[in-house]
Amino acid sequence: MASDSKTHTFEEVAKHNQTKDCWLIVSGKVYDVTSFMDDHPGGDEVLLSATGKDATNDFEDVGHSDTAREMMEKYYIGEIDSATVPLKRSYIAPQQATYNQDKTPEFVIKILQFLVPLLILGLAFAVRQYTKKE
Ligand code: HEM
Repeated sequence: MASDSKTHTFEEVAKHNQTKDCWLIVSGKVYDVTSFMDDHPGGDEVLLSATGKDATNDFEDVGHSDTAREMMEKYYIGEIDSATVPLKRSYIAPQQATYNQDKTPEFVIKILQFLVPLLILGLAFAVRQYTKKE
């Protein structure tokens, strides 16, 4: 395991995403946790799922103990070049749809679909009343 404080690019770190070759980015630091995969109390799957991204939130969300934080030093292999880390995608709300003139016919059709049966019913009723008198 390399122990020199090297600066790694995100692309380079992201390549190490296997059980037998696993690197993590936590708080701007890069860790080679390959030798820790079998011993990690949270399992190797979670460590694998934390590769290829900034795993800081994942790591902090678990609420790791001070012991865990001390253990990390053992796996430290360098810093991450923060400029190479892709920005998190943030949700951008779609623009409120403005009133669309093209939708007017649709609205008219809906009204007609409701009114036409009523008109037929009214007509039938009127005819019936008329024929009754005769
Ligand atoms: C070098 C990095 C890491 C080290 C040295 C480490 C170490 C540890 C240790 C010692 C524990 C036992 C509980 C404690 O003392 O806090 C633990 C638990 C755990 N870790 Fe990590 N961990 C690392 C990274 C991660 C990452 C990136 C995740 C991603 C989510 C993770 C998820 C978990 C989970 C889910 C548990 C189990 C918590 C529980 O069941 O109570 N760990 N880890």
